[in-house]
Amino acid sequence: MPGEAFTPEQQAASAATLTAAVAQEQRRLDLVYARLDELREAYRRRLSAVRRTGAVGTHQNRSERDAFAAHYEDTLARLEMVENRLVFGRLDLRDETEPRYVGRIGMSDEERSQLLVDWRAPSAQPFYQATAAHPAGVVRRRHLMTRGREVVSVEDELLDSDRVDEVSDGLTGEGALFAAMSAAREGRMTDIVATIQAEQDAVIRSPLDGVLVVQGGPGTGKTAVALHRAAYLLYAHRERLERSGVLLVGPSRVFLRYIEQVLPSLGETDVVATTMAELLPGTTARATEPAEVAEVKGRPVMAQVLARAVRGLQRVPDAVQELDVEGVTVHLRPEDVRAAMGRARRTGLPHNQARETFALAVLDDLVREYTQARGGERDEDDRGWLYEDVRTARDVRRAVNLCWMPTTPHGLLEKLYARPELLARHGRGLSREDRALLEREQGSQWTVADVPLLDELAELLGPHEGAAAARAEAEDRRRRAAEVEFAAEAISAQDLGDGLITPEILAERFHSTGSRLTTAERAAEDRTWTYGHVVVDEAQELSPMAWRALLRRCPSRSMTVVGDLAQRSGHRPAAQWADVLGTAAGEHVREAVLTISYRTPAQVMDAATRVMSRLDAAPAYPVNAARDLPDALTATSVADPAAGSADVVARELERLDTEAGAAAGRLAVIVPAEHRAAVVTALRTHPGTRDALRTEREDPLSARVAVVTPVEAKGLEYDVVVLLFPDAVLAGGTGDLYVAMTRPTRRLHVVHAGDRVVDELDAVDGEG
Ligand SMILES: Nc1ncnc2c1ncn2[C@@H]1O[C@H](COP(=O)(O)OP(=O)(O)OP(=O)(O)O)[C@@H](O)[C@H]1O
Repeated sequence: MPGEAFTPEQQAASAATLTAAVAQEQRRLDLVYARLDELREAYRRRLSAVRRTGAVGTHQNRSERDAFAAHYEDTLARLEMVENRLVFGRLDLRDETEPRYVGRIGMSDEERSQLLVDWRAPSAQPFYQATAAHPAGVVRRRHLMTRGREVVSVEDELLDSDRVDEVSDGLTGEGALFAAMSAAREGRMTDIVATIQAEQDAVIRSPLDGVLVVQGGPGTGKTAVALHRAAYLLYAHRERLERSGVLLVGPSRVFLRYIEQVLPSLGETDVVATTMAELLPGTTARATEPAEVAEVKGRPVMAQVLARAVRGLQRVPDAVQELDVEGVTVHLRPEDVRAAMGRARRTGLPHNQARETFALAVLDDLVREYTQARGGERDEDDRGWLYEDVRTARDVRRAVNLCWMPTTPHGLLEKLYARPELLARHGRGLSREDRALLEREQGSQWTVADVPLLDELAELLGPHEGAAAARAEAEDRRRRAAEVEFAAEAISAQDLGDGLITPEILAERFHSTGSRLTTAERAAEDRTWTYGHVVVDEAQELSPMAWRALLRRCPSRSMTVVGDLAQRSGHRPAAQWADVLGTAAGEHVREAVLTISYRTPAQVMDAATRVMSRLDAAPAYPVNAARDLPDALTATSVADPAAGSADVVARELERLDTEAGAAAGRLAVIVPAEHRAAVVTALRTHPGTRDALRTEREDPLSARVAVVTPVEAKGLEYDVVVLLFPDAVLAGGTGDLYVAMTRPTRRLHVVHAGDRVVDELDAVDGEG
């Protein structure tokens, strides 16, 4: 251990010391909460004062007022959200007389002396990083355990250099950490701010730039670390990130709901959370498809196929075409079309936008011929009329469209899938079998793997309205620059220099008056928005095409990418991250590894690792479990696991009642999709399980018992997991089995009918 934690015996012996320490910390807590209440009250007053000014004054006055109201509302919301475990740490430092308190946010009293240091501030770092070997000036680190506004206990570590020999580096704040790890799960992730471990802290505070890949086995805190890192980066680079926004990409909507409370509890609400299925505003990808189809769609070669398909919309006619304009025949010549095409392509604009250049060039030629036929032009007005005659002629419009067809990403991709001859024409690099896999009827629902392809096409095609939209955008940019200038004046006029708001942020607020949109909301609605930072969870699942779509949203390549190669779904083994990252790979990538699982008990973790090794899929990055729990792994053999699972689940629920308290904790039945319905029926009819299952349909996170597939279980965790049909799970790939086995915090119970995987488990036999 890095410091000296009180053992239970020592604690009993020094009960008086502990009581005194608790009382002392309670006084500090009272002070901090009193200040919190004061600040809340002050912001409430400011807010109502601003609101009282009513809808009077000029437009600018009103939008200014709304902007201040928005700022006060946000600050107030932040102050409301930090109520729980506001203070959790104290550092006594060799060179400072006053102790330093660490908490969720920074706070000063009225005289501006510091009451609480934000956990993200550099001066809080020793709380997470100091060890006996490297104490960083810390004499004592204290963890405060609180309930509501009450100090329940304290836990001290003495980082005294004289005792370095007695201790080794390892976990910090063990009491608090073990309490957090052993707590019954409530179906929602909580923050770990009070117990972040040193290897996690190093990742959280790693610099903003470049792609940081965080490899970590199951339960090593990758998701937790990714979220705390987002909060840290927003704190350390607020200026840059508040305007550009942070994008968080998770594996599913359920997962995003599972983690949704973490960032607000850290005082951050402006992160855009999405899934690959929802990445493209206005498109919802709901359909599922076989893994081999998704695999083809994800290949890098698809980028070339799509580029060729777009180019295929630009066609030179084989022969001269005769077009009728008001009874006059004009001629569209292949060489003129070719020249106009060259000019349009040289603009470098996307297809739909470059069409304007193409059309103008073609029209020029046609108008010239038409003018001659009509005996020349008399004046400027006349020229205008002649031009309009040509431009609006039906024949001309149709011919221009046939040469350079404007289209939408959805329209083009649908056509490619539905018309085999089109795919064959553009599909170099895809085999006949690959192309057959892509075939499907027009009007089918979109799948997740379609999204990056639609996004790629959106990039190649550009908006359908053409140059008008681009012009409006440029105009918008100019207006915003003027607003920033005005906001800077407003800030100095109102003495708002508390560092929480910048002219840019205020200007954004002015701008969005009426429907007040935050950066996050606007970013989420805009496909072309580029984020200041992108966080990707379960990153091992993304295809090369998906990486292209994400990089487009983050050209600065400032990304945090967390995942586990061993948990990769399907039959796509990847030995290293460079194989997974696609276009995101490169020199700017740096890798960090997390090595300790805070979720899965040792016995289960070891069994999962053993099974993987015997299947020739040994995890490249081994994991040590932080906890060793007795009886964490059981296997029960039954004739029909679907029907037999209900008895096992009922028994496990009873046991959980005694361990965690009546109806506390969560249990998941993890089952391959093909057996799901049978299992749900069995659980619905069993008296010991049906109540716990009741809410499962509406909300798998809130139900005490959830029935999920291995893929749905990804990223989630439960107190107890009942795993059914392990051999069938394995058929989906070793990654799925590894994921399924490593979800529990307390116990894994495998129910099977003599499955081979069980031979490798070394599990205690349950009564069948
Ligand atoms: N330092 C910590 N203190 C307390 N709890 C922690 C700590 N680190 C991680 N945990 C807990 O461990 C569990 C697993 O964390 P998390 O889900 O982030 O892991 P993961 O690496 O993303 O797992 P997986 O890859 O299996 O989905 C969570 O309950 C999390 O709160």
